[in-house]
Amino acid sequence: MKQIEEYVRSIEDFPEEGIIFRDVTSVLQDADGLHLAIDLMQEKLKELDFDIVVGPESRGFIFGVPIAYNLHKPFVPIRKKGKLPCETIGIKYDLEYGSAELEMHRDAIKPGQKVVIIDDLIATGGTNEAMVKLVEGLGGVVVKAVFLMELAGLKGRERLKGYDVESVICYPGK
Ligand SMILES: O=P(O)(O)OC[C@H]1O[C@H](OP(=O)(O)OP(=O)(O)O)[C@H](O)[C@@H]1O
Ligand SMILES: Nc1ncnc2[nH]cnc12
Repeated sequence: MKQIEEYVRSIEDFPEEGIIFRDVTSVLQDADGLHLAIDLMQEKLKELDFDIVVGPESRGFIFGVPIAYNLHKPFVPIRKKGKLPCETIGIKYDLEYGSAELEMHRDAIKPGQKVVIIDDLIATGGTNEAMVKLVEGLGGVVVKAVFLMELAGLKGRERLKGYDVESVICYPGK
């Protein structure tokens, strides 16, 4: 059986020079890789008491939904600006390359609900920090964030001090 790290393909200088792109499609397109990724992420939630899984468009959906389904929890999508049809709250944030704006439906989380954030990767931590602000803006409590991959050299964790953050694969660089 292969290790999860072996399923990730790394592409240099994509989408910009100097970026090493950790490609999740190579994990997804292998049935064993897909199983292993979801099982290992889900393991990080063992015995955790929580109400909702939240994940960002688009790669966060890929892992968030099966984990929510397996654990019989609801899934709340955080989408890029302009995609959600009902009343939203939004936030602008910076990425490893570029900037973006995320939105969430206002009625998606009730005050006091315990939220787990799921995404494929934490780089600068900008996306995750933005998600935490959206969840907390609705009165939710972020009890954990789980990532398949972490680019530790970009110090995303430092933006999430005081939160429980875990990753399955940790790359020491960026
Ligand atoms: O820690 P950060 O520096 O914020 O970067 C991590 C985020 O960047 C990627 O998403 P991206 O915004 O590229 O969108 P995508 O999932 O639609 O490709 C990735 O899936 C994370 O959500
Ligand atoms: N280096 C990287 N590889 C894959 N996805 C990313 N999202 C932000 N930085 C990334």
